[in-house]
Amino acid sequence: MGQTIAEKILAAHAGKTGVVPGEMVDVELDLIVGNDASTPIAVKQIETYGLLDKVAHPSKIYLALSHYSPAKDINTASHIQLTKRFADRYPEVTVFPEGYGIEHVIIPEEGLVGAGDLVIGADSHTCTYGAVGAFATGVGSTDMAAAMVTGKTWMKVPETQKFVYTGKKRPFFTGKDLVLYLIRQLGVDGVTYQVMEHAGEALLDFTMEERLTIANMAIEAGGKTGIVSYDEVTERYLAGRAKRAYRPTFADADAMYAAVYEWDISDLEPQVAKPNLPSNTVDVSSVEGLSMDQVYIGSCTNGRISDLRAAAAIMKGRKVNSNLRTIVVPGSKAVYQQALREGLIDIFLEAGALVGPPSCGACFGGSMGILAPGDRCLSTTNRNFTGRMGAATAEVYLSNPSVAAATAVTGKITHPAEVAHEPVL
Ligand SMILES: CC(C)[C@H](C(=O)O)[C@@H](O)C(=O)O
Ligand code: SF4
Repeated sequence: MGQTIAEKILAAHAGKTGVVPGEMVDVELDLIVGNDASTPIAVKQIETYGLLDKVAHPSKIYLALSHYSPAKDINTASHIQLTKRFADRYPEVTVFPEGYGIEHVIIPEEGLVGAGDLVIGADSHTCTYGAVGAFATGVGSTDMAAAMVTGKTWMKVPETQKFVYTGKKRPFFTGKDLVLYLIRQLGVDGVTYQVMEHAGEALLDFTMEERLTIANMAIEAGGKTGIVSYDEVTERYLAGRAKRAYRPTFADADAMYAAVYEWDISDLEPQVAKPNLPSNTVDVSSVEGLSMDQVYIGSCTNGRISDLRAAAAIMKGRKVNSNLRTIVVPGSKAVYQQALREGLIDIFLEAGALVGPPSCGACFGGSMGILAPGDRCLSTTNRNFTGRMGAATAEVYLSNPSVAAATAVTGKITHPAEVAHEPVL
């Protein structure tokens, strides 16, 4: 029987020729990822079992100090301290220090993950690496602890749903809009414990950075992971960047899927998710004119250089509306430096935006950009759950960076075409 991409990757890491959905497998891991929010819990678990000196493959472990960075209080500072103290025991563990950025931006950017890899991370957006053809999934801190000690994990082989895209995207329709549209159709539980396999010729128009955004939000539909089929865009991205050998993995023509959908994207406009779920998504035109108190541009969803370019193209030569605050946070130090070289940071500062250090920033209220009761924020992040960015009565809307920048300029949700100097995407 034919195999999906996910099944082939799991089989290869279980030392088998094939696996079937529902089967339990023990798998060897290529990378184990953690951050300053999740690693302390894993470390405490390892300590409880007296295994602090028994970490199996420290060179496979990558820890980012991104969520609480810089720390906002004693509790978050202690999380960072504990993560660092653990890493100090193992020089082979890679630590991305405070200010270096978010793991899901850094790891692909530095070529640390490639096609065919199997990755777990104690962070739900570990699925981001599916964009380069890896099977990558978020786990709890306890699973991370066990994997750190054994180098392995176990998993029930998930079913796969396939999404085939056709048509040509319109200006300002990005990977973010595609995935928001998908979640709008499927609901937040539409692919629970299943893999999203993305394919189709329309995807050739989506850059790797857009694909990282698409894969990043698989979890927002309940997905175990989201994998983009390997093609020339993947090849161009990985060639010359990958730090380890990678294994392009393709679905068989007779692979079995739980469902196959075909979506024509030609007529779709930018999407906005209204509070308090990513599935509460509508066309931008139906929420235009709604006033905001904050615009946030950043995160592992849309904090990459192309996102900052898209925002800067709209904010260039303009001022942000004085009724709101606009916060821009590059997803990594490399993104920050590139944005500086291209003059983007100057554009944001001249416009009156606040530029923060590479980190998760305001995304989940871990260090800054906290919302007051009743505040409304348009954010380029991936979740708009109740209370995520601050007060439980605050409202978070999700969009792509062009919509966010247009909104920053006018103070109200705005279609970027209305204020654009020229289309950028
Ligand atoms: C705190 C962390 C473990 C969490 C996650 O698992 O995703 C965070 O990154 C988020 O986006 O909510
Ligand atoms: S940027 Fe947001 S979604 Fe991404 S890892 Fe950080 S907190 Fe989670």
